[in-house]
Amino acid sequence: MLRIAVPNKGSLSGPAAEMLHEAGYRQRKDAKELVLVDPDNQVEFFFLRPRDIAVYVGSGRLDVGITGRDLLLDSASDAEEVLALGFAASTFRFAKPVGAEISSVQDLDGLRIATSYTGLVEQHLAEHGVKATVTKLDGAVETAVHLGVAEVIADVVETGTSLRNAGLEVFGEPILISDAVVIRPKGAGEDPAVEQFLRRLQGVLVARRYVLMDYDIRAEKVGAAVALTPGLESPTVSPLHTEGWVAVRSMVLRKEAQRIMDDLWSIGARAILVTNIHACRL
Ligand SMILES: Nc1ncnc2c1ncn2[C@@H]1O[C@H](COP(=O)(O)OP(=O)(O)OP(=O)(O)O)[C@@H](O)[C@H]1O
Ligand SMILES: O=P(O)(O)OC[C@H]1O[C@H](OP(=O)(O)OP(=O)(O)O)[C@H](O)[C@@H]1O
Ligand SMILES: [Mg+2]
Repeated sequence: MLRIAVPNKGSLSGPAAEMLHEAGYRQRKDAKELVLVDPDNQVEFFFLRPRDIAVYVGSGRLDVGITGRDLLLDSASDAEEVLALGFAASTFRFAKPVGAEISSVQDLDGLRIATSYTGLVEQHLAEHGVKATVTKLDGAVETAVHLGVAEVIADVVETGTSLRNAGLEVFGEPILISDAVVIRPKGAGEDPAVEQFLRRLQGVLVARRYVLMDYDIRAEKVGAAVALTPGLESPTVSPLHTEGWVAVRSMVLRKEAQRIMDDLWSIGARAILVTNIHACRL
């Protein structure tokens, strides 16, 4: 049975559960459940703290896990990213009091930095040859500057609201751009059960990104129309009962669907329909 680590709390847990559900897996009914067996799909889910997931997977005790790229790299465990999942997106950045004269990592020499991600920060400082004091805090690190524990912080930034509310602003380049990822033990060999799990998640990613577009168009315009909707490989073109017209079916990016419909309409396409893809394997 495939053993999968899933975040039990925090920003990753809700979207991870939703994605697994869309991929056809059983999900827990009670947020206090720590282990869940899904016999139909031959998998066992372990609900763990997001920060611990890379440790379990890196040790090889669990086959795969869902965590954040930042948490994976911070842990320095023997696990590696195999698939990005496109949710829980964030950046990991330095921040200073608004207006303070610190503008790059080089300016951090001799300063104190508060963070929950000491691994990421120490590695970044080492890469830039900067010597600073890194203090580990569990959370609410924005307050550390106000209370005089540190001159700057390094933290997850999503909307930037927490920083603004604390009178802080980012500086320098992002230390890391992160999103939710699937991880495996480093160097783990081929495993058909893992491949199937990844294919299911990839199916969800595609179903979220793309829609199916159908439309009718006069045959002489079909070249121009399929140039607008080339699909992933090639669109399906079928004859209509009315002579001189064809029906076209193609996958298009969801975020481009409205623009493509406008463009198709203007070259004469009619009966343009967009449908969600419920599931797929490409
Ligand atoms: N607004 C956000 N705040 C914190 N983490 C976020 C945010 N958006 C995305 N993430 C990602 O979620 C992961 C952190 O999840 P984690 O559960 O450890 O913290 P959390 O969501 O802040 O929960 P809590 O602090 O309440 O335990 C990281 O990969 C981080 O990049
Ligand atoms: O840019 P934003 O949208 O404001 O999101 C980022 C903030 O959210 C998280 O804090 P959280 O609320 O999880 O509290 P914590 O620091 O105690 O973990 C994170 O640590 C940042 O503080
Ligand atoms: Mg948090």
